[in-house]
Amino acid sequence: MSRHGPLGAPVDVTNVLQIKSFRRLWISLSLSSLGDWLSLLALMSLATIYTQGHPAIVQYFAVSGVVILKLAPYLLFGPIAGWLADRVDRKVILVAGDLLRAALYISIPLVGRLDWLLIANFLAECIALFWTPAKDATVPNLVPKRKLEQANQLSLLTTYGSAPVAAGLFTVLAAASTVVAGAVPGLNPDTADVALYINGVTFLIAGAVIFSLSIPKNSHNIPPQQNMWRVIWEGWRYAAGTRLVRGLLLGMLGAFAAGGAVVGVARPFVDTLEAGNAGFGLLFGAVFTGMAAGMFLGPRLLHNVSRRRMFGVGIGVSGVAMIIIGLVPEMVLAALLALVVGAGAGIAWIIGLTLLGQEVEDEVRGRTFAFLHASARVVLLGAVALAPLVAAAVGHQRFSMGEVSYDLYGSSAVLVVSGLLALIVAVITFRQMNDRPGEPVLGEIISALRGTKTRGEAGTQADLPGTFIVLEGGEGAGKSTQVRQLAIWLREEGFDVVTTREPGATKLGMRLRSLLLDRENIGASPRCEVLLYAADRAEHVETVIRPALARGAIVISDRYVDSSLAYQGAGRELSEQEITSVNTWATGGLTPHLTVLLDIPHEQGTARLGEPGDRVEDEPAEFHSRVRAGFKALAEREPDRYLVVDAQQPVESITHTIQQRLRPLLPDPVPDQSEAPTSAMPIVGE
Ligand SMILES: Nc1ncnc2c1ncn2[C@@H]1O[C@H](COP(=O)(O)OP(=O)(O)OP(=O)(O)O)[C@@H](O)[C@H]1O
Ligand SMILES: Cc1cn([C@H]2C[C@H](O)[C@@H](COP(=O)(O)O)O2)c(=O)[nH]c1=O
Repeated sequence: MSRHGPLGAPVDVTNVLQIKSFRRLWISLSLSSLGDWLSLLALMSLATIYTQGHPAIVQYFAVSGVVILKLAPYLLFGPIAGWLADRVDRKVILVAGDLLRAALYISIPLVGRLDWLLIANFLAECIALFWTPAKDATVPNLVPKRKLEQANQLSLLTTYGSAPVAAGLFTVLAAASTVVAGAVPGLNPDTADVALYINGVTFLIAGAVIFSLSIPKNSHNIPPQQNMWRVIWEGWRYAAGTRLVRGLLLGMLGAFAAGGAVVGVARPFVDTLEAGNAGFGLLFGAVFTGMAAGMFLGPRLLHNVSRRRMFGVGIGVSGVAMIIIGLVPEMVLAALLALVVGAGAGIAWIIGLTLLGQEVEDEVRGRTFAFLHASARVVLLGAVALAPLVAAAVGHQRFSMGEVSYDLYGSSAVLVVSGLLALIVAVITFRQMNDRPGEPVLGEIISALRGTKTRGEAGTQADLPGTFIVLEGGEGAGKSTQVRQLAIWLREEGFDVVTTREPGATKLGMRLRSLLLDRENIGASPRCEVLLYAADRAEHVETVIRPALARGAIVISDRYVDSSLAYQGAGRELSEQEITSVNTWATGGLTPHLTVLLDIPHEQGTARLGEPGDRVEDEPAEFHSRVRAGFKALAEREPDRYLVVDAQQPVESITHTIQQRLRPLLPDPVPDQSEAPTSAMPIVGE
C-alpha cells in the first residue's frame, strides 16, 4: 500500500478547495473576477452609447478613457494600498471593497451619464487596488505552505478564466435583451445596464461570503502612530534588503519588461513575416496557451526540482526562445517558440507568486504584493509603449557579405534585445536564489522528468520508512491516555512502536521541561519560550524520532510543533510564520503523517487533572481559549493531515475513531476485528 508521495511526504489526496476558509475566499474571488470582466465589457459598451452622435474621436477617447482609468489607480495609489493591506484588518478591506464596488456599479446605469461612468469606474478600480493585495496577503494565512502553489494556480485560473465566461454571459444577455424587447412592447432592457446590475449583485454576494469567513488577523507590529510613508519605505527596504524577495521581484519585473516588449512589437513583427492578422492571432494565442500550460503543468512535471532554481530557469528559457524568434524569422517556428516563451513565463510567474506568499513575512506581505502589482503594470505599459518606438528607430537594415545578405527588422532587434534582457535577469536571479549550489540544474530537471531522486533530496523524510503520529490538544484532553491505547493496539498487531512526548523526552529535554514548566521557575519571555520548546524538539527529533522512523517504527508523540503554534502563536500572540521557521529549522522539516487533535473546552479538560497545574496550565481562561481556537484553525487548514475528535466522548470511542483514520496509513493492512479496545492499560516505556 503506498502511503507516501514521490518525496515521501504524505500523499496530498485532498484538493485545496477542501479547506473551508480558502473555498469561501475562492468563491468570492470567482464572483469578483466575473464582475470585473463583465463590467469592463459593459462600461466600454456604455461609453460608446453615451457618446453616440459625437465625433468619432470623442467616442474613441470615451472608450480608451475606461481602460486608462482602470490602470491609473495602480500608478497613483499602489504604495498606499500595500500600507493599508498590512495595517487594517484584511477582512474589513475585502468586505468593504466588495460592498462599495457593488454600490458603484449599480449606480452607473441609475445615473446614466458618461462623466459618472468614468468617475465610478475609476473609484471601483481604486478599490480593487486595495482589495487585490489584501486578498493575496490573506491566502498564505488560510492554506498550508505546501498547498500555496495549488491555491495560486486556482486563483490565477479563476481571475483569467472568468474572462471568457463573462464574454459568454454578455453575449447571452445581449440575445436575451433582444428577445425581451421583441416579446414585451415598451420594454427595452439595455444589455450593458443589465450586466452592471448583475455585476453589482455578484459583488454583494462576494462580500457576504467573505463576511462569513474567519480570516486570521494580520500581525499588528506597526505602531499605530507610525508615519504612512515611513511604513511604505520600510516595506520596500525589506524587499530590497532580503535576498530571496529581491531576486523574486527582479525576476518577475524583468519578465514583465520582456513580455511587454514582445506585445509592443508583435504586430509589426508578423508583418515582416507577411503573416498579417492571422499570424498575429496565432502568436498571441500561442503565448497565452504556453503560459497556461507552464502554470499548471510545469510544477507538476518538475515537482522534484527546487522551486527557487526553476524560477530563474523559467525566465531564461523564455529569453532564449525570444532570441531565436528574433534571429530566425519564420512563422511556424515563431509560433512554436511563442509557446515556449509563454511556458517559461508561466512557470516563473506561478513559482514567484508562491514563493512570495511562502517567504514574505505577514507584516510586510501586503506592501510586497502591492509593490509587485503596481510596478508590474508600470513596467508592462512602459515596455509596450517604448518597444515600437525602438523598433521604428532601428528600422530595416540589410547586412550583405558577397552573395549572402541578412535582413534585420526593428521588431526582430527588439525581440533579441528583450530576450537578452530576460536572460541576464534569469542568470542574476538564479545566482541569488540557488539553494542547491554545485548540483547541475539540467541533471535535476532530467531526473525530475524521469521521476528519479536528485542529490538535493537525499536525506529527506522520503528516506524514513516509519510512520509518525502526533496527539495534540489542550490540558487534560486525554492525549497520554490515547497514546497508551494506540500503542497497545499497534504492538498487539506486531508493530515496532515508540511512544514519546514533548517537552521532556530526552535527558536534556527533561531539564528544559523543568525550566519551562516548574512553577518555582521564573517565567521565560514568550520568544525565549519558543526557542526552548524548539531546542527540546530539535534534540527529540535528532535522538528519538528520526532514528525510530529510520528503522521503520511507528512513533506516537504526545505534542509536537503544532503545540508551539497554538500555545506560543495563538496563545502568546507571536508570529505563526516565525515560529514555523524556527521549528522547520529545528526539526529539519519533519512533519507528522497524522496529527490527532483532541478537542475539549478548557474547563472540562482541567477538571480532569487532579494535581495543581504547571506554569502554562495556570494561564488565564482567555489564553486557553485562544490556544483551542489556534489548534482548530491549524486543523482546518490541513484537513488531510489532521483528525479532529471530540475529546468529551468515552475513551474507547475516541480510540476507535483514531484507529479508523490510522489504518490506511499503516504499512500493512490491520484486520478490522483488531480494533476492540484492550482492557489492560500497561505503562508504556518512553
Ligand atoms: N475521554 C475521557 N473521558 C474522561 N476522562 C478521560 C478521558 N481521557 C482521559 N481521561 C482522564 O483525564 C485525565 C487526563 O488524561 P490524560 O493525562 O490522558 O490527558 P493529557 O491530555 O495527556 O493531559 P496533559 O495536558 O496534562 O498532558 C486522566 O485522569 C484520564 O484518565
Ligand atoms: C510542546 C509544547 C508544550 N507547551 C505547553 C503545553 C502544556 O501546558 C505543557 C506541556 O505539558 P503537558 O504534559 O503536555 O500538559 O507545555 C507549549 O506551550 N508549547 C509547546 O511547544
